[in-house]
Amino acid sequence: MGSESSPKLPFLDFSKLELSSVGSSEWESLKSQVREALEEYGCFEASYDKIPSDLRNAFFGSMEEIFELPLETKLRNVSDKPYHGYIGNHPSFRLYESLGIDDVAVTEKVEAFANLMWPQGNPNFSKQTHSLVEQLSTLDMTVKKMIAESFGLQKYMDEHINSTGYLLRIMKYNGPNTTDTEVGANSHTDKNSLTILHQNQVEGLEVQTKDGSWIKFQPSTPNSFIIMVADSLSAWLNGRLHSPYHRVMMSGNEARYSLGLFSYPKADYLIKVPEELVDEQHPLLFKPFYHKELLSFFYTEVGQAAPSALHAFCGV
Ligand SMILES: O=C(O)CCC(=O)C(=O)O
Ligand SMILES: [Fe+2]
Repeated sequence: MGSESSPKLPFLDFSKLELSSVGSSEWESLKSQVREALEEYGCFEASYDKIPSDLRNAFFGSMEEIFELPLETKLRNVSDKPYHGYIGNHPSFRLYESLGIDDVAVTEKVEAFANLMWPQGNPNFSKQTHSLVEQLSTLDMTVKKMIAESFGLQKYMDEHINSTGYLLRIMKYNGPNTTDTEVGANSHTDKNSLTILHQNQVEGLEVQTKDGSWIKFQPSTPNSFIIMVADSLSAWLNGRLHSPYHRVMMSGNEARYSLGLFSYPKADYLIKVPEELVDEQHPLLFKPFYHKELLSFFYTEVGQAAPSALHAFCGV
């Protein structure tokens, strides 16, 4: 059972790319790799060296520190949006714990979070988060720009940039401490537009392929990130790219730490399939909708029971 034979997600190297080099041969080559990978898998592994290892290590250190805080402190992380604040002690997912910082590109939001967690705030944590989010949101926009160009939708980029919000979520999955594998996070598709995931050395993320099999994500380098299409982007693209099902399966006794930068269309942005993507071969698949409404629907009983909340909510 050598790992050589296990299927792997496509690996794309963003480290060599000058992210401003739109139109260069490197850009064009990476853009077609992005399109190909996303058409097949809805996601890919990106190596990205703009986040130095000391920043990465410091941030994972802060994450460990946060999860070790008393429960009543972590419970201060509340949000009016579902699944955006503290989650822990979930009856079905005993291994999982997470906290979220919404609007994380706004400095004051990070500071407000730090002030909730630490009595005197934590300028180091705020600085780390700022640098991390700056680099990851650049990566998010770069990939979106490539996708838009590839579908001839450049003219929509400005409105996208102006209407994008970012949620940063930090996650911890305890090892089950048994010989069995246990679900850390159930199979789901993300509801936002594009997700960027990063983890420590403990594996567990699995992505479902079109034929229904599961690929275990094994990072090729310490600076690997998973970039994944989520429902709102898939719908905007009239289903031309899909949002893959993924889950976290845990074994062993080591804790897995991961972080996700979830970009989403802001509350007042109506997601509407561009006319460029609708023709006889590609009939309109989704009615216009707001991301926040999709999110609320997903957490209703009907939304939870639907095989695809996206299709149930706004499928034509
Ligand atoms: O922990 C991970 O790598 C995945 C988390 C995830 O899928 C999510 O939060 O939506
Ligand atoms: Fe997810």
